[in-house]
Amino acid sequence: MTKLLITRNLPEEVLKAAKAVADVTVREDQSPMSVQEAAEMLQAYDVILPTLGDQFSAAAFGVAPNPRCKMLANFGVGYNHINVSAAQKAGVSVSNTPGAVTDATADIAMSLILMSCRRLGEGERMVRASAWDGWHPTQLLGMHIGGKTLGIIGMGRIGKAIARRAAAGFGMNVIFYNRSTVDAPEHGTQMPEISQVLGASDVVVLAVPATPQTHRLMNAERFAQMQSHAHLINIARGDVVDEAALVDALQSGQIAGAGLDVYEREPIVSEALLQMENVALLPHLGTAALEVRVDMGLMAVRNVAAHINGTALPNPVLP
Ligand SMILES: NC(=O)C1=CN([C@@H]2O[C@H](COP(=O)(O)OP(=O)(O)OC[C@H]3O[C@@H](n4cnc5c(N)ncnc54)[C@H](O)[C@@H]3O)[C@@H](O)[C@H]2O)C=CC1
Ligand SMILES: O=C(O)C(=O)CO
Repeated sequence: MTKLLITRNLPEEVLKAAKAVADVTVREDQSPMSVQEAAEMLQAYDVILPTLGDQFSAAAFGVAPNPRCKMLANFGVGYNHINVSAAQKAGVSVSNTPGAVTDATADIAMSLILMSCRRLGEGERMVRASAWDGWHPTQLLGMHIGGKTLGIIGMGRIGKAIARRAAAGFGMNVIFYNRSTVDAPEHGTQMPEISQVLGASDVVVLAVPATPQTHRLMNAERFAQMQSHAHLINIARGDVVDEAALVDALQSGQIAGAGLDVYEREPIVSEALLQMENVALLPHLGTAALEVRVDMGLMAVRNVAAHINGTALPNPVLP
């Protein structure tokens, strides 16, 4: 029977489905796999079901150039922790879980928009500190999002789901920047330059994948293009933002606030961000709902089953 390693514990329903198709080992450690461990596991298992942070880098495939493992069925849509070209060269196919994550992640983007613009974290901290002296008309005044301009960087599945919520649900005007032309978008107007989106938006949301092209896409120069009352929201990946430049932009008042679900060095969050009242910080909660994690897991298992049966992968990732 195919030996399958699942690198982090998953909901029971997913483990049951996996055990129906393979001989399953669940790794007990909750931390991401190092390059060394990834290389060792590539030699020990036929299929691996990894997740974010597991270091299937070029170096891991360098240590294991002709691995026993022939498939990585990633749990998650983002696969920036896997070097897909190196995997392909080593004869390892890769799949991911697009779609299963979309709505939940867009919901967290909207939550962060509201948390940042309406100062929800500050308010909650005030109540918990027993520092609230009662309602008054000028207390904790934030920015109303209705009628404001939302700029989305990366108009893919999640970007479109955010646009739908923001436009249809909250009455925001949506503009966006995307690498390729988006034909007939349901909501929003595509701008040819990212600077046009940054300059015109009251709120900017990052929804691009982490790639060499998007690495530190938000740098000091780009923060300088944003309006001083604007907020930056990142639900993509931490390395899409130069975190030091973000701290500078917040401290100097170049932008008004930020809402972050992802960080450059997860789970480490910079001390400067932790100290700032105008930053909403979530621990990578984008898909953290039981139904969503079950859908993601079952999708990954369907890819494993297809690999075992020798049929086309439903969700292949290509270099
Ligand atoms: N916070 C969380 O828990 C989650 C984060 N994510 C992140 O969100 C990312 C996006 O997911 P999806 O929307 O499903 O992906 P997608 O592939 O549907 O959308 C990405 C969009 O970004 C565009 N894009 C790519 N490179 C670009 C560039 N250099 N400049 C401008 N646009 C560019 C693509 O054309 C595409 O339209 C994932 O790769 C993942 O890293 C995904 C799920 C949960
Ligand atoms: O699917 C992804 O890429 C994630 O970040 C999981 O939350």
